[in-house]
This record gives sequence, C-alpha cells and structure tokens, in this order.
Amino acid sequence: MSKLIASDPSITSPTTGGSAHGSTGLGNSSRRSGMESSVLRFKNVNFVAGKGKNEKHILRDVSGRVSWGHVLAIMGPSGAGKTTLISSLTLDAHYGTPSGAVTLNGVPLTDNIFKKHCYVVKQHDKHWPYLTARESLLYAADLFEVADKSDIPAIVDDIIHKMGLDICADTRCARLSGGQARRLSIAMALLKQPTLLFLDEPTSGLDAAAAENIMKEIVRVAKDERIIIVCTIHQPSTKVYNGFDQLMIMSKGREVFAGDVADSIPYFESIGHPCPPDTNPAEYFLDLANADFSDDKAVEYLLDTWEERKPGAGHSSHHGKSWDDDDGQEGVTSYAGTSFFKEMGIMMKRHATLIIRDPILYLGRCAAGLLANIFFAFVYWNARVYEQEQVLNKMWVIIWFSGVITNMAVVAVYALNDEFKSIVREAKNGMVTGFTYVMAKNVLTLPFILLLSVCCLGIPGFVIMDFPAEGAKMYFFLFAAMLFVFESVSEFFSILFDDPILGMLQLMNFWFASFLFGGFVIPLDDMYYPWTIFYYIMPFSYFVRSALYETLSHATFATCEVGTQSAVCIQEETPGAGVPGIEVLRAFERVMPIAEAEDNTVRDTLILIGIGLAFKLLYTVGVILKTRRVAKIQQTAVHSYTSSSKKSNVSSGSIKSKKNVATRTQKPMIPDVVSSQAAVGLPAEVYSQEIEV
Ligand SMILES: Nc1ncnc2c1ncn2[C@@H]1O[C@H](COP(=O)(O)OP(=O)(O)OP(=O)(O)O)[C@@H](O)[C@H]1O
Repeated sequence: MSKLIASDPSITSPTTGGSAHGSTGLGNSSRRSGMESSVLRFKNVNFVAGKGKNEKHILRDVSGRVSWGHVLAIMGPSGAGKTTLISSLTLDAHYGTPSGAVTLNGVPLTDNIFKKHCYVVKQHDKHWPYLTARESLLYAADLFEVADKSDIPAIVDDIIHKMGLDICADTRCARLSGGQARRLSIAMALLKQPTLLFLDEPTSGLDAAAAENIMKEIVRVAKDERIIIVCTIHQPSTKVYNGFDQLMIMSKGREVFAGDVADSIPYFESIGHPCPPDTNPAEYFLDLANADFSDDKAVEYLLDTWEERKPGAGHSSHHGKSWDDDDGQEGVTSYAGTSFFKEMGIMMKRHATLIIRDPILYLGRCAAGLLANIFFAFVYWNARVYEQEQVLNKMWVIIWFSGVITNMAVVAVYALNDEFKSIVREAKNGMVTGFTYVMAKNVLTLPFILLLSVCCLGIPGFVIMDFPAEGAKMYFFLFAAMLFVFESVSEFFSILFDDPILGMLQLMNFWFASFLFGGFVIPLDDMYYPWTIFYYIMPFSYFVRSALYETLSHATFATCEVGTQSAVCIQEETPGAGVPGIEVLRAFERVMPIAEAEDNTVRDTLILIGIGLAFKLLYTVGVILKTRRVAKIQQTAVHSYTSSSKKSNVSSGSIKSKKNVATRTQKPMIPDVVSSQAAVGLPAEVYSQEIEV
C-alpha cells in the first residue's frame, strides 16, 4: 500500500493555484487538504457527564474505523448517545468528560487538524439570516479558498443544483424552510471538501424524497471525493437505509451493531430477530434497540450479545481490517490557510452587507435613537431657551439623550450573541478566526458609532434644542465615545454567556449602576466611600460633566429677575448683554457638583475611549478563547505511528509522518499502543478490541 504524503502545501494548496473542485463543481478528486486516502479511527470512546453523585455515563466504549470513500451512518433511538458521540469525535463535548482515542490517519485529532481537515454540520442549522443561500455559499467558498475567484460562482451554482436549492438560491436564509436550511448546511460542508465530514441528522426536517436524494449525494460525494463521512440518522426509509454502506446502531450509549449494512439483517437473524418481510429494517432494528418503549432486559441482551460477538472481539478483525490497519494515508498534511488580510476583506464585505440589511442592530438603532431623542426634545420643549430657570432641565435633556440610546445597547447584546454563535461554528470548521471577526467588526462599527452620534444629537440637540454650534464638534465626539463604551460593554456581555438573556441583564445592571453613580442622582461627596469607585469607573459622570460644559459654556443666558425661583439666578452686569454661560455653569456647580466650569471635554472623551477599549480588550480575548474552545478527548490510548516503527513530526498546523516499512512488517500481534499519558510516563493500555465498521 502506497502511503505517500503530500507534505508540501504547494502541492495542493488552492492559494497556489490548485482548484479543489474543478470548474464544474464537485467531482474533482484533487483535494484541498492533499490527503487522498484517509482513515478515521475511534476507540473506546466514553463520555461521562456530571461529577460525583450526579455522574452519568453516556457513552461506553464505542469504537469504530471508517476509511475514505465510506459513509458511516449512526442510528439509534432518541437519547441513544448519537449526538454525544459526534460531539466527542468533533472535540465539542463540553459539559462532561470525553475519553478514548480518536485519530485521523494515525494522528490524534486536535483542534488545529479539525479546523483544517474536518467539518461538522450540527443538528440545528445556523445561517446568516440576511444573506441569501447563494451569498452564504459564495462567502464560504471565498473564505475556504476553494478555487480561483473566477471559478467560484460555477462551483457554487453546481452545488446549489446538486443540493436541490435552485428554487431558493436567492432567498434570504431567514426565510428558508427547515429542509432547505439543512441542505444549505450540507452544501457549505461539501464546499470545503474536508477529509472528514460529520453530519448530525442531515435528513431531519426533510421529506422522504429529499432525504433519499441527500443521502445519495452524501454517499456519492464520499466516494468521488474520497471523503470520510460520519452521520447520525433518525429512522431512515428503506431506500435511504439500503443506500448506506456502513452502519452503527446504538442504544444506551453502547453499540448494538456495527458493520456493513448488508451484514445487519443476517446478524439480527442470527441472534433470534429476523427482520419480517416488507418491513423497513431500520425501523425494525430501532424498535428492538429502543429501551424507552421495549423491554429493558431485551435491549441489555442485544448490547451484551454484540459485545461478545462483534467481529473485532478477540483481535480478529472485520474484513481483515483492524484499528491497527493503515490502509489510509499516514499523517495529516498541511496547507496554507487564507491570509489574514484576505480573510479580513471578505469578513468586512460580508458584515457591511449585514449591517445594511439587518434593521435591528445598526440602522434600526439609528432610527430609534433619532425618534427617542426627538421625543425628549419635545418633552423638554421649554428648556430650548437660554433662561437660567431652565438650567436643570437642560441637564436632564442631556442625560435622557444619552441615557435612552445607551440603554438600547441591550438589543445589541441579543443580536451579537446570536451572531457570535454563527462565528463559533464557522471558526470550528476553519472558515474564519475569532480575531479577524473582531477586527473586521471594529473597522465597520466605528463609522456606525459616529453615525449614531449624529442621529441622536443632530436634529434633536442642535436643531430642536438649539445647542450652541460652537460646542458641536466636541459634543459629537464625546457622545460617540459614550456610545463606544456601551457598544464595547454590549459586545463583552454578548459573548460572556451562552444565554443572551443573562448578557442583557448584565448590561442593564451596568447601565443602571452607571446612571446611579453618574454624579447627578447622588453627588460624589455624598456617596458612601466604597461606592465612589463606581463614579470613577462608570462612564456617565465623564459624559454628563463635559456635555454640560459644551451645552452651557458657549451660550449667553438671559438675565435672572430677582426673586425668580431658580437653581441658578445671576443678574447681567451690563443691561442687555445677558449672562455668559460659563458664569451660569459656575453657579450651577454649587447646586449640582457634577457640573464644572472648566473645559475637560478632551480628557473626558479620552477616559471614555479608555473604558471602551478595556471592555473591547476583554471582548477580544473572550472571542479568541471561545472560538478556540475544545473539549479535548482524554486520550486513554492511541495507537501510535509515533512508536518505534514510525516517527511523527509535529509542527504548528502540520503533522507529517514517515513510514518505516521494515519495522512495520515486524508489527506485533497486539498493537503497539502508546498514549499521550504513556508518553509522559504512564503505562500504555493494550486494546483488546478491534473492529472496523
Ligand atoms: N451534559 C449532559 N448531562 C446529563 N445528561 C446528558 C448530557 N448530555 C447528554 N445527556 C443525556 O445523554 C443521552 C444521550 O443524548 P444524545 O443527545 O447524545 O442522544 P441522541 O441519540 O443524539 O438523541 P436524539 O436522537 O434525540 O438527538 C440522553 O439521555 C441525554 O439526556
């Protein structure tokens, strides 16, 4: 068996001119990853959820081996552990402890290898609601660099046709039916041409004909493109069932059967469960394995019988193949990924489209800010004149103008939380990185923040409320800095929790604390000592102080008649000259200490930008960590090509191994097994089961 490895990225890297799909779309076996023949092996995969008394063993010693060109269909009743198995194999089984050995071409599966060579389509679809199906595929093709730019539209058209999406190609994803969204997810995966593809319930939501066609396409793609496909499936029709080549039936987290589909009927017959004629075998086997609705003892019998009889038990192997056989390529090749700037460019283009189309997150907020502030301007209509008895009302106009729009950042928490879930999926599949997402978003949201500032202040402040034009420039920047703080805070809370409601609550808390400690509800000197910290770290005090300065100091106020009931009442020195705003501000400072008759706008703007940057930094770190989050499988034992017979060379993003044929011919009967633990001195476990599915 030839085990050549294309270790030079230039051999297959699309960036160097290779076309992954050829001009007619899928159908060219020149694979992006450069791996022509691969094998996925998983051995004794276990998953334990919870700890101590609450510990629950969800997967027990599930093993399998799938080579390129084959589709392994995992079936089982609801709750059998199919999704948990897929999550464990895709390093996504958080909330528990996965263990076992999972290798691709003999190399333990890592996040880096996964991002480059694998793809997972999750059970629940997640697309960009404001992009059409075609646009989603075009952006994905660009990000995956599947071919030269000029070939991409033809490739996308081809895959749209093969997935039966022609009718909805130009429909926005938000309006796709469940089945169409499912097919779009599969199309995205096939576009990448991964070495290893996981599909969790690819046929859910599809009618029988669509399910049959999709499964046919999946089987065809696996063969033609030499992909390993592992999918879970619920109750397939007889036609779909017969279309699989390899099958694993699970129940209660264990195997009931694993092998060729053709062997399933004889196997069940041999253990006393002949499939009745004219019965869908899938349905029949699933009924047998369903512990919820059939006799639990009967299910236990099935599980134990398979444990004893399965072809791999006792070191013999199914079809002469075992965990240890290496008919696939050895090692995992490397290829040049999309460059940072190219990825940034594509992300920015995509996000610009989303900003324009998504009415909630951006333009909708501009409109809402404008309308809300026009409302407040009319509520405080009397405060538009520069009379001293209106000074207090002017302060409240300033506060409401900023208070309502910053409170609306709660909407951003919700929308960004949803957006981030899409990014996490794309990052998992190696389409984007968290860092480029943050950078692209920053570049695009900064102009939006300035626009929002103009929307909120322009007509309501400088037209209706007649704010002095002299202070306009600084006031816009100050306001934009305040919005920047809340945008950054909303970004941070949007990713802090999976549940957007928790993030929204935290933003409300932040806003409320900022309001309370802004220095206008309770003056700084009256705050009880430990609470004063909030006056300094929250944004409202900086904003209100400088906004008051920019609004009052440049104006001239009418003189105040003696005896007028007013917080501030200064008489003009020269009749008809009025009272300078700075004098009014100085007098107001004695009543409302947050006011200051000193120009601190630049300083306060910079402090606000600093607070915003601090949250931006937290957000960036959070995005990077969350998009790299991996539920590492605790490698109980890995058959190693790194043992004495083979040397493995692990470098960043590239794992290469060279075969030593001479030593391999002396392979011991029991596989030479080492583990990562063994590598650090723990005893290696020797496998006693070998099975090919
Ligand atoms: N973190 C967890 N804590 C406790 N129980 C869990 C956890 N994750 C999964 N389970 C349980 O493990 C079992 C297997 O769940 P899993 O989602 O893998 O089943 P499934 O075969 O994919 O089911 P379905 O076909 O309905 O999607 C279920 O009983 C589920 O309730």
